[in-house]
Amino acid sequence: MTDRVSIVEVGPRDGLQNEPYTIPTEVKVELIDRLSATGLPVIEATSFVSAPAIPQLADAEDVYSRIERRAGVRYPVLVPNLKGYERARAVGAEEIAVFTAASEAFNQKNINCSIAESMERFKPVVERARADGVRVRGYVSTVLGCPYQGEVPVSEVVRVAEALDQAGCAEISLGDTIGVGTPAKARAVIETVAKSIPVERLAVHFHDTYGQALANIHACIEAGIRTVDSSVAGLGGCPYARGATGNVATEDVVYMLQGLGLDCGVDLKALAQVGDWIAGELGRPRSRTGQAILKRN
Ligand SMILES: CC(C)(COP(=O)([O-])OP(=O)([O-])OC[C@H]1O[C@@H](n2cnc3c(N)ncnc32)[C@H](O)[C@@H]1OP(=O)([O-])[O-])[C@@H](O)C(=O)NCCC(=O)NCCSC(=O)C[C@@](C)(O)CC(=O)[O-]
Repeated sequence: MTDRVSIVEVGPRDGLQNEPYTIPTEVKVELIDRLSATGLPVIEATSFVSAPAIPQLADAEDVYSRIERRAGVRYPVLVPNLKGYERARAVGAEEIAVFTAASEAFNQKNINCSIAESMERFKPVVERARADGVRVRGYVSTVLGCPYQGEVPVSEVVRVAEALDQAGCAEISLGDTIGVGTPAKARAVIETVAKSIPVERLAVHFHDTYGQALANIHACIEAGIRTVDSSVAGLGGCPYARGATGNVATEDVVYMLQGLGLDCGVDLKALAQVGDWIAGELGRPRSRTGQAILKRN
């Protein structure tokens, strides 16, 4: 098992999509450019979804066209359907993510269709992407609980993850959308899904509603996970998951990984400065690690 962990920075997309006031495009572009200078290998830049559904990311074309593409950094974007795929490709996106959930109720609210319908919608998107040489990640939301239906059976998580895998997704990110998971459950889900999809192709995506995200990530790393989603300054919250707080903060994840001797290639001090800046811009709290690093320095 490799000693390297890949962080997928989702701050500019998941972190911003639910902010209540319209963030200027130049702030979004500056956020991505500052993040790419910290050593982060993957930065999810924006979403090509419907503007009434997610008004905050209605400037996706503008953001994507204006970012500085740093060599060695990947900039995936979220795409819900063929229309989103075409919009993303028109501005040069080379990597996409499709998204569905392990809970029917959440999927209906989020993308206005059933899980089965979402799979039908994604099939042509993934086919086109593969033909175009575009890498596709698949997200499964609500793997540890749903804001509408509560418990989500692990068998459903496996079924949806396998469907995304069979459709041709290169990587599957398992999301605790409302941050209700605890370490033993998180690890059990990974171990169960990993029976049919190699753990090297799985990622974890934790929100920190109950303060469990780092512990969950640690448990999943012990189960072999080496790709972790996180958001600078812990930005985030899902528009369709009331009360869910932000994603786990990237600064906290990097600090923990360094303590575990796992390399992620990120300059923590530089990242803390980005976190401090964007938290100030949005009037949001700093991450714990970010504050500590900046005080120490
Ligand atoms: C999926 C749809 C489009 C279905 O929305 P719909 O209303 O069912 O779709 P539709 O095909 O009937 O289209 C309705 C209108 O939207 C337009 N439209 C349709 N598609 C697009 C597009 N791509 N870009 C721009 N416009 C679009 C379409 O052209 C039409 O416009 P009209 O004819 O009425 O003027 C909508 O519900 C949607 O965009 N939802 C986005 C939801 C979202 O982004 N949620 C947050 C991301 S998921 C998440 O955060 C979880 C995750 C990934 O982080 C992991 C975790 O934490 O668990």
